[in-house]
Amino acid sequence: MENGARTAPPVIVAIDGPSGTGKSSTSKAVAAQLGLSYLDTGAQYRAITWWMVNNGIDTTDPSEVAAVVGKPEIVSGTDPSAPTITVDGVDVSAPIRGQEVTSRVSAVSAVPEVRARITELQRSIAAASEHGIVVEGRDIGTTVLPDADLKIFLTASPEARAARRHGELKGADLHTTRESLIKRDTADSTRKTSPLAKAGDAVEVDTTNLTLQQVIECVVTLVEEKRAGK
Ligand SMILES: Nc1ncnc2c1ncn2[C@@H]1O[C@H](COP(=O)(O)OP(=O)(O)OP(=O)(O)O)[C@@H](O)[C@H]1O
Ligand SMILES: Nc1ccn([C@H]2C[C@H](O)[C@@H](COP(=O)(O)O)O2)c(=O)n1
Repeated sequence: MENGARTAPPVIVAIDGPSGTGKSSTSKAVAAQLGLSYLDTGAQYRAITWWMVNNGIDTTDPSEVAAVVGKPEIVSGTDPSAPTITVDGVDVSAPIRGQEVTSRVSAVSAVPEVRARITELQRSIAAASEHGIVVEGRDIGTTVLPDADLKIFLTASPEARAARRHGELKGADLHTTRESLIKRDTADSTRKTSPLAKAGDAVEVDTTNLTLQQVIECVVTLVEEKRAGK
């Protein structure tokens, strides 16, 4: 598979969808299987939010956030088997998953100056990928990479998504998990600048009743069909 990927032309795959639909798990596995790079754009928004929190920025004040947007240096490693994220050289892969960042990331990522900076970073990473890349997020197919070769929009019922997250967050209450997931999706899909949305030319995959392996196989097939010109 690796060798096949090396001779194939680079392919850009955009995978969007709400929280807990399986974007990260699917994107990493598809990229690894096809010898492509992988970019978790949510991690970048989480990283800039982590920096704001650590530096005492009022994340509810868009002008305060906008004023410092250029300060942190965010670096994403794109190996799907070991993706990394650093801020000013510090590995933040663990703290960006914490409750504090999760509860503030929608507000920070809604600030237009934040989106402009992170979008530019994402485009430069995609352009530098030698063999192609799977980029996952909320606005990849609509805004970041509108010319992507393949666009996928993953969905799943709120119940399925809450159950998946609940399985990860030991001790969390299922109802609270479901409510916070819906709250974040609502904020992400109603913001003014590049909201979470399905691109008109995206293929929608409802993962509610699919195993992760089935979703991965479905997306790999779609990429291979695209490469074969079908
Ligand atoms: N089809 C599936 N069936 C069952 N569990 C799944 C499926 N897809 C993903 N999962 C599990 O659901 C959880 C969330 O998946 P993942 O982190 O990939 O979602 P996501 O869309 O990237 O979420 P977020 O946007 O919040 O980062 C993980 O524990 C993952 O293993
Ligand atoms: N392209 C993107 C990716 C992510 N975000 C914002 C919205 C999410 O709530 C947050 C965290 O993403 P996750 O780690 O849960 O995938 O980041 C965005 O606005 N655009």
